[in-house]
Amino acid sequence: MATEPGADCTEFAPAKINLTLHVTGQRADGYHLLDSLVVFADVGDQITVRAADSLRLEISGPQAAALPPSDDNLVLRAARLMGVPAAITLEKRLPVASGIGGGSADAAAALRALARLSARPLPTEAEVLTLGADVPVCLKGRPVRMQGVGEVLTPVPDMPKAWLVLANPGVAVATPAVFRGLSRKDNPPMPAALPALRTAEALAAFLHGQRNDMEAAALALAPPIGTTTAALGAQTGCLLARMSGSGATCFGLFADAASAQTAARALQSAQPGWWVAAARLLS
Ligand SMILES: C[C@](O)(CO)[C@H](O)COP(=O)(O)OP(=O)(O)OC[C@H]1O[C@@H](n2ccc(N)nc2=O)[C@H](O)[C@@H]1O
Ligand SMILES: Nc1ncnc2c1ncn2[C@@H]1O[C@H](COP(=O)(O)OP(=O)(O)OP(=O)(O)O)[C@@H](O)[C@H]1O
Repeated sequence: MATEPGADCTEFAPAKINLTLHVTGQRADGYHLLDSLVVFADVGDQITVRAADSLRLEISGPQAAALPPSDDNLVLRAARLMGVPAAITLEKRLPVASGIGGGSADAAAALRALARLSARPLPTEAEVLTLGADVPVCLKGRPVRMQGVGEVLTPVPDMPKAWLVLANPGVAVATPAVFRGLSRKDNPPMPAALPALRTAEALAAFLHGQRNDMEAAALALAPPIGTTTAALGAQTGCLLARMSGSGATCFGLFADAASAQTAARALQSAQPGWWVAAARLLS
């Protein structure tokens, strides 16, 4: 049943983190084949939709200035795919073009909210993929092994309790430029079967043997990424520091909330210009 007339539907758009990102090949159309362990954090944007005669988008929140409302905003593209006119509010908290899927997470949250508002089904997987390679995984919103160009999704149900510190040094990185800068596109995938990852320490041990194959190319375009991973890795309790997606946001993995929060505070006071957030990994 559709939501009552006049009622708002709100959906959280969690940050997407690529704990690993292996680039294993390239298709004839130029898109890259990936093998990535993707998780979500309890920090993110928020989408609110309300029935209206025409489609409109208002953007507020601490990162709104970086995203002027334009017709090709992924939220509007998602709404056009659903075919539901609505007044949409995007509370933008995640830095834009930063490797944590903000736009993709917003698109997925908009699809969920508009499906609830209108009681219409979600678009097909193939249609969702037209919004962006990261939108299908963001629609899942739970730990997933992502393969293909982003459309082959296998749930990873046994993720441990863990916390993340996300840090962005304030440089926007364009995903296509990083793909273009890759020195190799035929890197090995993750093991066919992932090991049991019952604790944050076991997860870190596994991750240490894996990679983000986009990190070197992103670092060449945005050298502050190196400062960011080094600063995260130097924090007490940080089990692993790595870049997410095509950058420039990096994450530190922590076994408990207190160490993650202490690390985030220390990092933010050392680097007041950075965007820093402590977050729980959503399992
Ligand atoms: C790097 C990742 O963030 C990892 O999760 C994603 O693969 C990127 O996902 P996304 O930002 O939703 O990507 P899209 O908006 O579909 O594509 C942006 C650009 O990235 C390149 N691209 C993207 C995904 C992919 N598997 N191979 C690619 O080569 C393409 O040049 C494309 O023009
Ligand atoms: N709602 C949105 N939020 C953020 N960016 C958007 C949005 N809609 C469109 N964009 C555009 O998409 C581009 C990528 O932004 P986004 O924040 O999704 O990047 P990202 O975090 O690097 O994504 P990914 O990790 O999926 O590669 C930006 O250049 C921005 O102009």
